[in-house]
Amino acid sequence: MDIERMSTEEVLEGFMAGFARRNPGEDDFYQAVHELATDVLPFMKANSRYRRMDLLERLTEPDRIITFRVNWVDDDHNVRTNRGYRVQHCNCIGPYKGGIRFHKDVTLDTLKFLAFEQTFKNSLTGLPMGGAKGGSDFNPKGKSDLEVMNFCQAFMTHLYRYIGPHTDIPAGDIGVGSREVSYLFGQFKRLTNELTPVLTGKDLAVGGSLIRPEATGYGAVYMAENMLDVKGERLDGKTAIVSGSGNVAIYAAEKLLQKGAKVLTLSDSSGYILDKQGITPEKLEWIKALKFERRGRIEEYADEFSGVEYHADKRPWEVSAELAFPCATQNEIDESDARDLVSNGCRLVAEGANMPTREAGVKVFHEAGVMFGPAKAANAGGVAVSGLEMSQNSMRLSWSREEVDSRLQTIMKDIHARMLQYGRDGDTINYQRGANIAGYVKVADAMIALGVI
Ligand SMILES: NC(=O)C1=CN([C@@H]2O[C@H](COP(=O)(O)OP(=O)(O)OC[C@H]3O[C@@H](n4cnc5c(N)ncnc54)[C@H](O)[C@@H]3O)[C@@H](O)[C@H]2O)C=CC1
Ligand SMILES: O=C(O)CCC(=O)C(=O)O
Repeated sequence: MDIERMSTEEVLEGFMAGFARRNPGEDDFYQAVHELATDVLPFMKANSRYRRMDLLERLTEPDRIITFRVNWVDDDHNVRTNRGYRVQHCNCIGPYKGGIRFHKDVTLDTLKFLAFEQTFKNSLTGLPMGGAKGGSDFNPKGKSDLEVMNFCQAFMTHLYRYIGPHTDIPAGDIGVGSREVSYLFGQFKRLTNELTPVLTGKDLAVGGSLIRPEATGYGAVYMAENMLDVKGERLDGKTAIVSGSGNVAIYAAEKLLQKGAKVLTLSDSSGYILDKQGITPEKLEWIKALKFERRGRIEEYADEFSGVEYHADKRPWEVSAELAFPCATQNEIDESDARDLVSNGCRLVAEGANMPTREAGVKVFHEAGVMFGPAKAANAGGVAVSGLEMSQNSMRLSWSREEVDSRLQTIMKDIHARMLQYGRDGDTINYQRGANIAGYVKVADAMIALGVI
């Protein structure tokens, strides 16, 4: 890649063509790499230090990919077969770290994009964590507690060989909360005879951290607060739409309510609810029981509370609001959703999910002057508190809620400052460029220091 002599567009095109040849059909991984390379290549062109040692090529090739067959027995005594994965992307700034996703649509493409994103997100936190992601096409929907436990035990029976407190520390993601993390942890203990803190997001009873369940959602709201602060604005009194109704969405909604914003929507893969009066803290407690205990559908909220609309097979982006928090899954905002949001008065988007906005949608936000907080920064609060859980486990101490929350707020503020360092251009701020370059620089510096390995 003759980056000095060629135009940035030519370099990007050539680089992505080579990438596509090596990773055929991996559209999500392509999207994540294209988004980062678009911002990082001009920076590399201007800074000779970061043009060396094939850095970008190396960073788009995971260190290691582990795949394995997972067999388990369901409640009707049928033997079931799933595929398990761990993508260990980069451990230059710390041991591999990143969640595990159980969802029927999980493929290697999904996990390669997530592991790639995780490396730069973890770099942004300022904590010593490399990037990884794992998971399975196991569908937890409708499974009994015993089936989930059987599956987690079978999955860990393969994975335990490749992880360790100084090697790779998995956590939760879609379909994997503290119940699943704790079952995985239990099986690790059984296999190794060690209560080594090899996972984060554990149940409090077995070494989890206070605020870890809340951290991703709370962190996204803290990031939005930092972004609004630059404009002299506050969350108080603003209207917000939130997608998803899992761990991230529920705690984003909770923090928004605590900050005086009005939350109008939540969703799941079947549709969204619109509560024009606003979701109250009491209603949110009902949703927590629905989602975390009864594991029901968000549609039931419209049956339970009066004046609520349920829109089947739709996403909430058609609703008018000043703030949007996509907290469900990748590519849930396309170009036309972004246009709807802009024309309905949305002024800030903070991504709680990983890569929820397609590149064309991000372009719409930037052109319309919408403050856009990209996932690798806005949702970094979760992994940051995972890092704090690791610190507490190592010290054999447990910090109070206040202590962990205050460290989380400081980390989100620092990430915001890192984005400004590389993303400010006069009066305009491109947070995505800021996050991509700041995340890249720290990893690239470590790679240069470590030599060609
Ligand atoms: N749990 C964590 O700490 C972190 C999670 N994330 C990301 O946040 C997002 C949500 O994760 P969690 O809340 O942890 O998972 P979860 O399993 O608790 O909730 C996922 C939510 O997304 C919805 N969903 C899943 N697939 C969907 C689809 N195809 N269309 C519409 N909705 C869909 C589900 O119905 C559910 O409401 C994911 O993108 C995840 O990678 C990012 C950082 C950390
Ligand atoms: O807490 C962690 O280690 C990982 C969280 C995660 O999977 C993510 O940030 O996407």
